[in-house]
Parts: sequence; structure tokens; C-alpha cells
Amino acid sequence: MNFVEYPDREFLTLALADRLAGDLAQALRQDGRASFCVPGGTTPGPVFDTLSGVDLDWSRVSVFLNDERWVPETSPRSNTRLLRERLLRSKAAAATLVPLHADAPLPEDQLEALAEGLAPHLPISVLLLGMGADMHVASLFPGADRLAEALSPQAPLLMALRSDAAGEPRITLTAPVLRGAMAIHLLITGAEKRNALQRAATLSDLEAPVRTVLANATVHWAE
Ligand SMILES: O=C(O)[C@H](O)[C@@H](O)[C@H](O)[C@H](O)COP(=O)(O)O
Repeated sequence: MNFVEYPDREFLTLALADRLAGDLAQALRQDGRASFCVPGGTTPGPVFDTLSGVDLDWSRVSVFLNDERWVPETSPRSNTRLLRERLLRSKAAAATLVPLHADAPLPEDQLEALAEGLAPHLPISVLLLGMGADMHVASLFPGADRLAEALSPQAPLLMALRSDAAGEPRITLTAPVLRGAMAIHLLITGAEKRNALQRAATLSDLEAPVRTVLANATVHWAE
């Protein structure tokens, strides 16, 4: 793991957006297309704001979430809504959104169709992840009902998981899909998450699911 500490959050935002844009540009040069997998939650908004204005051939970039909360897009908890409002606008409006949500009561109802839509965009060229203070990434929560299966090398691309900490049911990319990314960046802020990351070193993957991507990740941190 490569740990990069920034003087403040604004510095982090600009430097990380620059790094992600560079990785995406490299993937476009190499493969003619790029896939960009991003987190929801509260931390990445400013990075999305900056990236959305970056000059890049966004028309050849597909964008999808690490995970989605099974709520309608009108909900303030919808990660898809966050993506549309903060990333897929300005220059990045030309990117293609690969959905991780559809209108159905349960994620299981749509899992197969969503996985079929996602498969052509894999492997992930550039992966950005957030992390909770409980050391979850995507919706791989410690204690989630099907966590062991989602961490296993044989896991399907997408799974529906439930855990008390998550609130609503989740749909999430699984560990092998996340680990298969060409470039992996983890964005965390604040002392609590930094301490959690240090603690993860002494725990198992089931206790600290973030471990599943750490070996090849660059961690970007600011207070
Ligand atoms: O839907 C989600 O909740 C996310 O994709 C999740 O994995 C997120 O990255 C972490 O929970 C950190 O969230 P914060 O940035 O809000 O702390």
C-alpha cells in the first residue's frame, strides 16, 4: 500500500482529481476506452466537482458506482443521484453511466440484468473507493449477511448484501472485481479513518474488508 498524506482537503481534492484524470487519459491512450468506478457517500463530492470540468475524451469513458443503496433515485441517499449531480455534468456529461440500480422492490430482482450490463465494461481501468470508519469499502460491510461469499475469488460480479450498519439493502461489486482494477485509489479523510486503516493491518478480511484491495492501492488522506 502506498499512503499519500496531503496538507489539507482542498489540496487532496485537486491532486487526486489530477491523478485520476491522468490514469483515465492513460487508459484511453492504451485501450481506446476507459472504465471509471467510483464511490458514493459524502467524501468524494469535491473530487467529482473538479473532475467533471477536466478536459478528457469523456465520450469514451464509462462510469459506474462501487455500490448502490437500494433506494429510488429521488432519495437523497441515492449514490446514482450523487453521480448525476456532481460528476456527470459539464465536460463529464459525455461519459456513459452504467447503472447499478433499477426500479424494482429488491436488488435480487435486477441483479442478473445489471451484471449483464456491467460485464462489457470490465476490468475496471480506474477504481476510486471510499471507506467507512468500520473499514467497509463498496458495500462490503463487516458482519454483512453474505460477506464471505462476496470476498471469495469465485464471487459473481455483483451481489446484493444486507447489514444493520448499511441501513437499506445494497448492491455491490465484489472483491475480485474491485481487485481486478488496473489502478486503485482509496480516498479517506480525518483521524478516525486513518486510525481504522492502521487497525485493519492487524485484522482479517472479514473484520476489515478494506484489506481486500489494500495491497495494490494508493491511499489519499488529509485531516
Ligand atoms: O454507498 C456508500 O456508502 C459507499 O459507496 C461507501 O462504500 C462509502 O464509500 C463509505 O461508506 C464511506 O462513506 P463516507 O464518504 O460518507 O464516509
